[in-house]
Amino acid sequence: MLSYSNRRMGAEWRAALWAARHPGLVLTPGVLSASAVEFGPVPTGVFLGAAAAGVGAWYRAHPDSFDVVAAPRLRALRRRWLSRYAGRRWRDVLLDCELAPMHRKTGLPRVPRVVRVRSFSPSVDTVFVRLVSGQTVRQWEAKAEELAVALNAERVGVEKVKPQVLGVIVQRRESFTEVIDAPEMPWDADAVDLGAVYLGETEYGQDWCEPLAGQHWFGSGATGAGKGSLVWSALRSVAPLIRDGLVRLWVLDPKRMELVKSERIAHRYAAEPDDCLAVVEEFVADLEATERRLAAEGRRKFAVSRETPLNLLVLDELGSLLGWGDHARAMRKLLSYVGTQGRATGHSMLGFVQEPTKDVVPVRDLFTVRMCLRVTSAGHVDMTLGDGARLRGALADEIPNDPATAGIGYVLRQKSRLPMRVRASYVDDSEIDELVEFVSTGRLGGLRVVA
Ligand SMILES: Nc1ncnc2c1ncn2[C@@H]1O[C@H](COP(=O)(O)OP(=O)(O)OP(=O)(O)O)[C@@H](O)[C@H]1O
Repeated sequence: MLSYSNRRMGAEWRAALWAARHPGLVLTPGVLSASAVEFGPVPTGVFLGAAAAGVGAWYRAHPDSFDVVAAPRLRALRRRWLSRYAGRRWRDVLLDCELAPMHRKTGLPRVPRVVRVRSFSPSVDTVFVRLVSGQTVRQWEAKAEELAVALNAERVGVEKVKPQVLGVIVQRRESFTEVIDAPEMPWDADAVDLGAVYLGETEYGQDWCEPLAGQHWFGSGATGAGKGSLVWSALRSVAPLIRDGLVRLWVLDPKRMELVKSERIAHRYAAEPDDCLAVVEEFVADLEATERRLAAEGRRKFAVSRETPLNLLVLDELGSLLGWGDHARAMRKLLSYVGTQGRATGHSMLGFVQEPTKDVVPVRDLFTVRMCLRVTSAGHVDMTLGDGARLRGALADEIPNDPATAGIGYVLRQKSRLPMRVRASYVDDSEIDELVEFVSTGRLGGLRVVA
C-alpha cells in the first residue's frame, strides 16, 4: 500500500490488529481469568489440570494419533511464540539478514509478518511469511544461508506459496550424524515381514520400514546420493525369501555398476538395451500367466508361495531405460502395464532415477512408495514425493553434496502423508558378498542355514 504520512499507526490500533489476528492468544487468558473470577481459581485450576492430564493420557495411550494430530500443533505453537519466529527476535533476525527494508518516510523497519508456523516433524519448521512490498522470493532465497545462521538452524529453504506469501523451511538440526549399519539377515523366512521391510532409521530414532508386497517403489537421488543402499538394504532384509525362492529378482542394470553383484542371485539380470527389454517382456508374460492362474483358482490376489513368488523388477536408472530411442515406447508401455496390473499378482517394480523429470513422468505416478534422497533441484522434491512435499519440510535439494550425507532423504509417512527424514542403512561390499553367499549357498558367517 502507498503511504503518504511519515507517522506510524498508533500503538492501540496496532495492538487491536494483533489481537484480531491472534484471537486464540487473547481469548484463552481472557476466558481463564473470567472463569477464575466466576467459578474461583480452584475449579479453574482443576479444569486446566484435567485438560493437561487428558493430553498426557493421549500422548501415552495412542502415540500414532498423537504424533500426527496433536504433536505438530503443540510443537508449532511452542516454536511460533517461544523461538525466534515472534516479536523482537524475529525482527532482529530479519534486520541481521537485511530482509526488513526501512520505510522511506518513517525510517522504521518494515518487518515481513509471520502468518503461520507449521512444524510437521521435530526437526523441521515451515514459517509462512507475508512479504512487504518491493520484496521478492529471490531475495529471500539469496539470504537462505544468513537466515540459517540467524535462526541457529542447520539449513533453510524458501518456497513460494502464493503471491506475497512464502514458506521458509527451517531444518533445525541434522538427525543423522552416523552411518547406519546394514540390516542383519534373518535366518528364517518366517521372520521377514513383506509389509514392513527394514531400510534404515527415521528421524524419530525408529526403524524405517516400507511395505514391499503389492507395492511399487520409486527412489530419486543425484549421483552419489546413496540409491544403491536402498536396494541392498531391502535385499538383505528379505534375503531368506530370495534364498527360498519366495522372492525372485529381475534386475536391469544399464550402468553395469551398482547392481552387478546381484547377477548371481537374480532370476534374470540384464544390462544391454535389447536384453533389458527382453527381461521386461518376460516379466510381463510371467505377470499375465499369474493372472490366468489366479483367475483359474478363483482368487483375486496372490499370496507369496513358491508357485506365486513375489517378483521384484529392479530398475536402476529408470530415466535411461525409458530414454533409449527404439525401446523407449515399448518399455514405457510395459512398465505402465506392470504398474497397473502387477500389484495383485506379486509383480512389483523398484525404480530409481537421478532426475525425476519429464522422461519418467508418465510412469512415475504408478509408483506407490516414493523416496527422495539428495536431489539437485527444488522441483525434483515435489516431482518425487508429490505436490507440496518440500513446503511441508522435505528439503532434499538442500542436503549437501557430501559423502557424509549419503543415504539421507525423505519419505512420506504412511498415515499422515507428511514428510519424514530418513537415512538408509549402508551395505558395504563385504556385506553384499555376504548376502550373495547366503542366498546362493545358504551359508551365513560360515554356518549353513537349513531352510
Ligand atoms: N546409506 C548410506 N550411508 C552412508 N554412506 C552411504 C550410503 N549409501 C551410500 N553411501 C556412500 O555414498 C557413495 C555413493 O553411493 P551410491 O553409489 O549408492 O550412490 P548412487 O545414488 O547409487 O549414485 P549413482 O547414481 O551415481 O550410482 C557410496 O560409495 C558410499 O560411500
